[in-house]
Amino acid sequence: TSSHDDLIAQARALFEQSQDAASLENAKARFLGKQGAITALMKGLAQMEPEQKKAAGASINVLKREIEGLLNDRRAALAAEQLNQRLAQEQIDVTLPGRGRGTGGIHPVIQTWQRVEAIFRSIGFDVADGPEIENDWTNFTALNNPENHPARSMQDTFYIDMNDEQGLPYLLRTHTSPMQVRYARMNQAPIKVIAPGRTYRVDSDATHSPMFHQVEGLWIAEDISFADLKGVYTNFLRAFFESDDLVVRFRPSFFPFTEPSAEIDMMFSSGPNKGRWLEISGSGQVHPQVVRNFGLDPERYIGFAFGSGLERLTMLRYGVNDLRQFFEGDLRFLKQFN
Ligand SMILES: Cc1ccc(OCc2nc(C(=O)N[C@H]3CCS(=O)(=O)C3)cs2)cc1
Repeated sequence: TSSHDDLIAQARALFEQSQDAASLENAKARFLGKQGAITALMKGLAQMEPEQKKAAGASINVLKREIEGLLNDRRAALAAEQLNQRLAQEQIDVTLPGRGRGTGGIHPVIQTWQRVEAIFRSIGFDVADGPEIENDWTNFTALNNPENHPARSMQDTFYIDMNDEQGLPYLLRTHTSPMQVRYARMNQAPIKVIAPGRTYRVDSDATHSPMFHQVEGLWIAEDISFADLKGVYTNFLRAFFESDDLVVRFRPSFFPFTEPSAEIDMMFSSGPNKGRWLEISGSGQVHPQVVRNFGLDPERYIGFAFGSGLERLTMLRYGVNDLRQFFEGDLRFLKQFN
């Protein structure tokens, strides 16, 4: 009937306007609630004749089901709309680049250590290791340092408050030589070894750190000459600095563990240090007393040794001018090397 059609149209309009479940419930009550339109029509049945009542009741039920159908359609539509909104909000764009954690890197001084090892291994040198806490004999006496040598003083050496079996205090090794002493005493000649590692000295300023790294080399056999030292070391520097036009000079010097001794300077013919002699290492023929301390006969065995600072090599290679930057852990500095 037309009034039924009006009610359907009103219900459709009101359900369409309901933007959420709460307002749809209010609209539902207007038609299907206790005070709603359908209930009112049902009450009207009481005044009717039995035949009229039967027909009217049936069409009211059809009307009720149609309105319930409209209500369920709107509920489904609102639910779908809500789901679509949630999907849009929670959508993950899998094509976005991942939020990486970043990668770690190797410290520049350790990179130098690795490069130096690779270069010397490639010409047949072994690599020694050994304790950082050493005894007085291995760190000083075995290397021909006289008992009263200034390097032994507390001004230069970190001593540990513990003594060895001779009652001598332990110390933090002041160079990597003790590793070579241990290696030479445990292996047969020829001795062809480098000893890279941490070393400790009581010193701290823009060019000195209490802990720093050294690499020392030692080649002892029956006929190793000073010329061999020049050849090996010059080629090492050319490989390390990846430059064939650097020149090297050996300047007479003195160390208790080598005789004759020489400082090694090098000069680049290009770059920021162009034309300047840079002191890079110390070296010399191993002192006969030191060879004897290995348990070898110095009349039969002879060879050379050298020592370099790994921070120094790194600073020259990368143009770093303050040693302390290697120890501060500032990622802005460190990530330049990876
Ligand atoms: C058994 C043994 C015998 C001899 C040895 O001679 C190693 C040597 N080192 C130097 C030297 O001048 N080293 C310094 C250079 C810069 S640094 O890093 O401060 C240490 C000269 S000869 C080593 C081991």
